Amino acid sequence: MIIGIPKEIKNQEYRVGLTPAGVKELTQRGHQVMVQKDAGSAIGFFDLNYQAAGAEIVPEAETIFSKADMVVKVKEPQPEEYRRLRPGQLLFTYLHLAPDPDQTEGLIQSGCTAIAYETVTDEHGGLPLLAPMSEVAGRLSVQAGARCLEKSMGGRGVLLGGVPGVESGHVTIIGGGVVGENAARMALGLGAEVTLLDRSVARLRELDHRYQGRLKTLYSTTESVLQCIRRSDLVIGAVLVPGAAAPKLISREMLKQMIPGSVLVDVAIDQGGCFETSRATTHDNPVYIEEGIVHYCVANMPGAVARTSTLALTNATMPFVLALAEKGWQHALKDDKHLMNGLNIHAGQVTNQAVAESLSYAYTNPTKIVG
Ligand SMILES: NC(=O)C1=CN([C@@H]2O[C@H](COP(=O)(O)OP(=O)(O)OC[C@H]3O[C@@H](n4cnc5c(N)ncnc54)[C@H](O)[C@@H]3O)[C@@H](O)[C@H]2O)C=CC1
Ligand SMILES: CC(=O)C(=O)O
Ligand SMILES: [Mg+2]
Repeated sequence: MIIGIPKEIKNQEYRVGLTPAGVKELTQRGHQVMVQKDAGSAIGFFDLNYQAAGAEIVPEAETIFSKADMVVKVKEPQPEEYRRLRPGQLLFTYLHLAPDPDQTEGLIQSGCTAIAYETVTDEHGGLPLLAPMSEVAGRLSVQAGARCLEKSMGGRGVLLGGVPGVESGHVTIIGGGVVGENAARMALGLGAEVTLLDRSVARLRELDHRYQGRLKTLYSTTESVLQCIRRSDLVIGAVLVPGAAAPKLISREMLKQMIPGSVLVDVAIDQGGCFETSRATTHDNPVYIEEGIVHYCVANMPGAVARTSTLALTNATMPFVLALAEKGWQHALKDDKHLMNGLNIHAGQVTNQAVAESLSYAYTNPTKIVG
């Protein structure tokens, strides 16, 4: 199989779909790998490292999209990328289609087969290809939020850890999955007062046990969210309903009751955001202010620490890349129902139920395609 790795083109996105070590795994098995020039050089994976692993370096993305049987990326394809995809070609990357009708229509029109990292599942009910980036984004969310609380960023000038004789900052985390727990670890480590809300009592029980009373847990309702955000310096949005657009948990009216200069970090922005006033921002211009509240809504947060993120992401994706290359996508999906859950689009059909429902497309069950 010919596997193509284009250079990412989203704003400030320095991650890359495969490391040189990953390329070697493929070339050793007889596959051909094409890597776009400088795809990984910003994070120390140089063209000569890819060449030493057996890859061919090509100057133009166009060549990769026209020749590769499988394109492996990190971020969802941008318009100039999805216009280049074609029937019979496999795309393996993050897609986040539910809040993105243009990209969804672009992929449908392309006729390609698209497997989304974020909807691949595992036997424990987790999302193994989202988890590593959620770990990164959860940890970063506290760093980003702490910075936004500084006066120069529009924040109210609060140090999350406080100092002796001065109260610590209050942090509220909505959603206690991978992002939420990693955010909680960092915020507790800084010495903040941390409250975490979730709708799953089982999950709250697990976190309560793990953090031995250091983390306050609350069942998430509109009322409990409101009580918490009224006294918070930093609120982190970390909810997920897999595949679907994020539920809006803080309305503009609720926002008006927050302390001016406090901060919202909406990590769930890649699924449309969980605050009514959220809109996606970039690493170049990450912050804006609405109703006196600083909003940080970067949709590709892990891109900020692209070397760590690439290593973590490819550790998780590599077994699936190998299965797809070795067996072909149809057999690989037939053999692994969790990988089958990743199939979002095939030959113009929407094969993920939550995406189809969110965007009002007919849903085709992937088992009908794979058999
Ligand atoms: N902006 C970025 O760069 C990144 C964003 N993300 C996003 O972060 C979000 C969270 O991801 P994970 O933590 O991996 O998901 P997860 O599935 O591990 O956790 C989500 C949690 O949200 C809870 N939840 C769902 N509805 C809720 C509600 N109404 N109130 C309170 N809790 C609710 C669930 O019970 C679950 O515990 C996703 O949208 C993901 O795509 C992840 C990585 C990077
Ligand atoms: C999960 C995701 O969207 C990211 O890592 O950029
Ligand atoms: Mg998008």
